[in-house]
Amino acid sequence: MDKEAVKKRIEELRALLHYHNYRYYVLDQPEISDAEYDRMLRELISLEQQYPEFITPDSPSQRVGGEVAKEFREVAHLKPMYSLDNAFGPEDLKEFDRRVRSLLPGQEVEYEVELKIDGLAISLVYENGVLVRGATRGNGTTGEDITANVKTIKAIPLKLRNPIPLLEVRGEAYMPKESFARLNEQREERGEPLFANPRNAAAGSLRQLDPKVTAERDLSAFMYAIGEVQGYEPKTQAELMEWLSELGFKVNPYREVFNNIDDVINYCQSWHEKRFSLPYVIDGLVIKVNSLAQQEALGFTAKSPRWAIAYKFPAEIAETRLKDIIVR
Ligand SMILES: NC(=O)c1c(N)nc(OC2CCCC2)nc1O[C@@H]1CCC[C@@H]1O
Repeated sequence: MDKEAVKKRIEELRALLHYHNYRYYVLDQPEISDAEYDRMLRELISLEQQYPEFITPDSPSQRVGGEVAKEFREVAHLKPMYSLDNAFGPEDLKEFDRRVRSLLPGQEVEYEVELKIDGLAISLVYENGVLVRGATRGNGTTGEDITANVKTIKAIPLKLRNPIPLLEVRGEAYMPKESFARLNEQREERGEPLFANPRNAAAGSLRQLDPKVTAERDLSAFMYAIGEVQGYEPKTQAELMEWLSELGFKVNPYREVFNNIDDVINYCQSWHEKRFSLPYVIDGLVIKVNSLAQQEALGFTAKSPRWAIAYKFPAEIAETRLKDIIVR
């Protein structure tokens, strides 16, 4: 092939690999076999090795970086990443609703409710649709630069399906329950210390100085908020989630909009048992005022938004304690 033809083939392979990565890791609906995907990736890597001048940072071949970092650089978030106040039961949710409505007198209020993924909060920055930076939440103002590690997470697009000038998107990196069980089995066989839970395993896997180790840990990520953005003005949280999904991000499918807190409470309580059948761990649900204009009006306290709250499940009564109580 002449140089032009190679350039064309490389671009064709990149588009195909981005698309099939999206189908498999974001939509969970693969269209081709792993073998076919790997064949295309091997062809791309060999063409890029022959013509390194054609390599771009968003090429699928660039997911697993080469060098091992010495330490993590500290980076400043373009906008602060807040934590959430907690609600431990229906009464707390009713109190939250009263407070929100008292601050929005005479206004209709809708709540958008999402599952609360129990992982590690991350921030991703895309410039002209290309992933340029990944960071941990850290203290909310600055985090650790883990760009090389987030690039190994296949659910995280290296390139958006339609580019916009600037986007800082936030989400939760997590380790599926299956991957967690397999990882601990491996560590047990090697006599290594086990991870206590998938959240610790995800955090430990992302804060690795060697991206090759992160790449083996089968991490995924659900995105759920934006920080800085240029080129898009969503009206509601529900619309924002749809838009993130169209851009190519993995967005959790279990989300509902309600116009009263009693329906929110019923929905939260319906997940007490259902959550155990999910392939990932959730530690509650997140309730957000749906209108972004109302979120703006409500603002933030020093550490968390007035327009969102986390509903936490009641602590699980361990089987033994329950039996013990009954026996007594
Ligand atoms: N863990 C989650 O699934 C989750 C979510 N679904 N939605 C949000 O919304 C943010 C937006 C503004 C404040 C909270 N945050 C989440 O987790 C964060 C990470 C750090 C504090 C919260 O747990």
